[in-house]
Amino acid sequence: MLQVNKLNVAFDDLILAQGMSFTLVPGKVNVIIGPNGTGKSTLLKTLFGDIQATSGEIKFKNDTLQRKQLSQWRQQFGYMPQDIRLDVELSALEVVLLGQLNTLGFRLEDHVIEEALNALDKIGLLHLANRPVNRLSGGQCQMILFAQALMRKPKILMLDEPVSALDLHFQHVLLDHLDTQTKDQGWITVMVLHDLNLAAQYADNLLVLKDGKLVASGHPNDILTPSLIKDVYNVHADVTKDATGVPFVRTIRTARQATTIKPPTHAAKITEKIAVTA
Ligand SMILES: Nc1ncnc2c1ncn2[C@@H]1O[C@H](COP(=O)(O)OP(=O)(O)OP(=O)(O)O)[C@@H](O)[C@H]1O
Repeated sequence: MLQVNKLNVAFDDLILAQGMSFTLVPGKVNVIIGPNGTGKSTLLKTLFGDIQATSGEIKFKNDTLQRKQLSQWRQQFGYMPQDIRLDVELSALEVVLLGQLNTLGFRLEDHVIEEALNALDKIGLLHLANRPVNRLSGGQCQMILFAQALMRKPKILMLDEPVSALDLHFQHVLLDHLDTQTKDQGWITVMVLHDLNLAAQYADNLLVLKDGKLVASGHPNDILTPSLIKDVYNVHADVTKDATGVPFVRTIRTARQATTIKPPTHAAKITEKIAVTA
C-alpha cells in the first residue's frame, strides 16, 4: 500500500496540497483528475521525491519517503512525466532499455534485449526499434516512454497525462495494456488524465483534486456526477451510463456558462499579486 497522510505542499503562498490523505492499493488503476494548475503533476512529483512536501508523510510498505534514501525510494517507481520530448541520439530500443538502467552492465544480456523488443512488440511498435527517437512523432515518443516505464517493472507506476499525444487507437492500446499489467503484476498505478470518459473507463479509483484539496475519491460509478463536475470544473455536464454500465460524460455548452467561468483560485491569487505589485 502507498499511504499519504496529511500531506502539505506549497510554493511560497501557492498551496498545492492541503492536508491530503489517501491510500492506494496494489492491482488498482488510480486516476487523478482536476483543473489545470491544481497540483496533479506536483502530487506525482512529490510522491516520487522530486518536490519536497512542507509536511506530512508518504509511506510505502514499511518505508517512508522522509526516512529512506531518495535513490532507493525511486527504484520502486516507474515514472512517465508529462514532457515527452526525446531530444537524444538514441534508438527507440535504446530508450526502452534505459528502463533497466539500474541493472544494466557493460555487456547487455540477450534476455534483456529480448524483453525490450517484447515490450515494443506488445504495444505494436516493434517496427520502430532501430529508429532514432529524435525523429519520431510526439505520439510515438509517448508510446516509447511507456514501454520504458514498463521495463522498470515498478512496484508503483506513475504516468502524467500518458495519452495526451495519442490517437484513439493508441490511447486504448496504452490504457488496456496498463490495466492488464497493473492487475497481473499487482502494481500500484497512478496516472493523471484530463479526459473524464477515459478516466471513467479505466479508473478503479478516481482521485479528484481542486485547489490543492482531495475533494472526492472512489469508483467512477459512485462519484462522477454532474454536481461534482460543476463544482470542480464549473462546467455543466450530463452523466449517463454507456452500454457497458460505465459513466459517460457529455458536457453542455450554455450561453450562461460562458459568462460564469471563473479563473481557478490560484490564478485569482496571482492576478491579485500582479495588481498589488504594479
Ligand atoms: N517548482 C515550482 N515552483 C513554483 N511553482 C510551481 C513549481 N512547480 C509547479 N508550480 C506551480 O504549481 C501549480 C500547479 O502545477 P501542476 O503542474 O502541479 O498543475 P497540474 O494540475 O498538473 O496542471 P495541468 O493540468 O495544467 O498539467 C502551477 O501554478 C505551477 O505554475
